[in-house]
Amino acid sequence: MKKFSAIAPAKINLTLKVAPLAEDKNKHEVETVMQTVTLHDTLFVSIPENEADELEVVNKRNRKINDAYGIKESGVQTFKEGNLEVSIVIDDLTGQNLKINGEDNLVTKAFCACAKKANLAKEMHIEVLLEKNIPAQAGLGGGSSDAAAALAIAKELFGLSDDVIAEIAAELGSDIAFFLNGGRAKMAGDGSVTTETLDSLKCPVLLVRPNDGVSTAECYAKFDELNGAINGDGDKCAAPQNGAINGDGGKFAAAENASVELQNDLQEAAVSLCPEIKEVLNLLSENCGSKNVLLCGSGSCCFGICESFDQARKLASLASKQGYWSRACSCVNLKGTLKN
Ligand SMILES: C[C@@](CO)(OP(=O)(O)O)[C@H](O)COP(=O)(O)OP(=O)(O)OC[C@H]1O[C@@H](n2ccc(N)nc2=O)[C@H](O)[C@@H]1O
Ligand SMILES: Nc1ncnc2c1ncn2[C@@H]1O[C@H](COP(=O)(O)OP(=O)(O)O)[C@@H](O)[C@H]1O
Repeated sequence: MKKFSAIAPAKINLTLKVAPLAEDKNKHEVETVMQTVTLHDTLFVSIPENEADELEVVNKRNRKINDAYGIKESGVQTFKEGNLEVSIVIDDLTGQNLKINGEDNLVTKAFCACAKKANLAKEMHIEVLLEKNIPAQAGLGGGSSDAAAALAIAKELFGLSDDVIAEIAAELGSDIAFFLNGGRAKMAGDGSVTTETLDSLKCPVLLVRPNDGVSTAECYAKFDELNGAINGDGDKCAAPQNGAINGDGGKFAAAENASVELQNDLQEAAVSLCPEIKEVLNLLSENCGSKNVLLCGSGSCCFGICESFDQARKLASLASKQGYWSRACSCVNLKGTLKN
């Protein structure tokens, strides 16, 4: 039996500047600096090579699910495209009880796209266990990162080149390309074009997510609604800044990180869709300073840059007591990558 596992880190957007939607496009042009953090999902992949292998993976999967949920039913989703059959089960440790149809899971899509590109000639069955620590609809890029981790495995499995993997990443979603290299990078176009690779930050970060999520597509649509009148002249990436909470584009200056400007043009739209975000931003601002606090991507999770990991841990515990999902983590140079 062949076995692989891969790490899929979450990201924050240190800056996210969004241009008005061009008439002939369905995605917005953005300019964003993304940074990976230590919070991550893990992908476990087994490829049975005979009947005994098949039995072993099914038993292992059921044991894992029984342990996690105390139930017998495995919740496995199976999808077949061409010669590739993907069985996937999600072990959701975020408390969201995430349910995604097998064929809609970006992990399945990534494997199927790679098998197609590789012209897979023989039937193959792969078993995937996706351990989720990154909450969905949070702006932390969990789905995209899972896809990049799947691409790292598929590259080995199907012997594909970096160029082909990059092409598939851009087709599957705007954020996936970033996770192929991770760390800190400036991205442009619809978010899938790397324009500059920067040194990774290393500072402690507190993540706090309101109970409701925000859909990325809805957030961009709300952005258009809010900015249509104000910014109708089609200025490139010149949308209004972060609204009342972080209006001047915050700054933090941890010694080793130099000075990084925080800005998110989607913040106002996300707050309008999910007003609880404002409460979370206020909670973070009170403790980290308003200039060190921002919405993650299209939300609804928010982050605060902390002075120490100890401070981040204490604040995470405070936010959890108030009923929010919360994690202390750190910025780190990590990508969607195979584990040994
Ligand atoms: C906002 C950002 C910031 O990094 O990420 P998240 O906060 O969702 O993680 C990205 O722009 C999201 O990227 P990603 O989540 O990959 O989006 P996609 O799957 O490609 O697109 C989902 C939908 O969002 C809208 N969309 C996405 C990207 C973009 N540049 N302009 C858009 O208008 C489109 O309606 C699209 O159909
Ligand atoms: N492996 C996956 N993990 C999480 N969401 C996924 C996955 N595959 C597909 N999706 C879909 O993609 C959407 C966006 O992914 P998500 O992780 O919520 O990213 P973000 O919060 O950064 O927008 C989810 O709401 C879900 O419907």
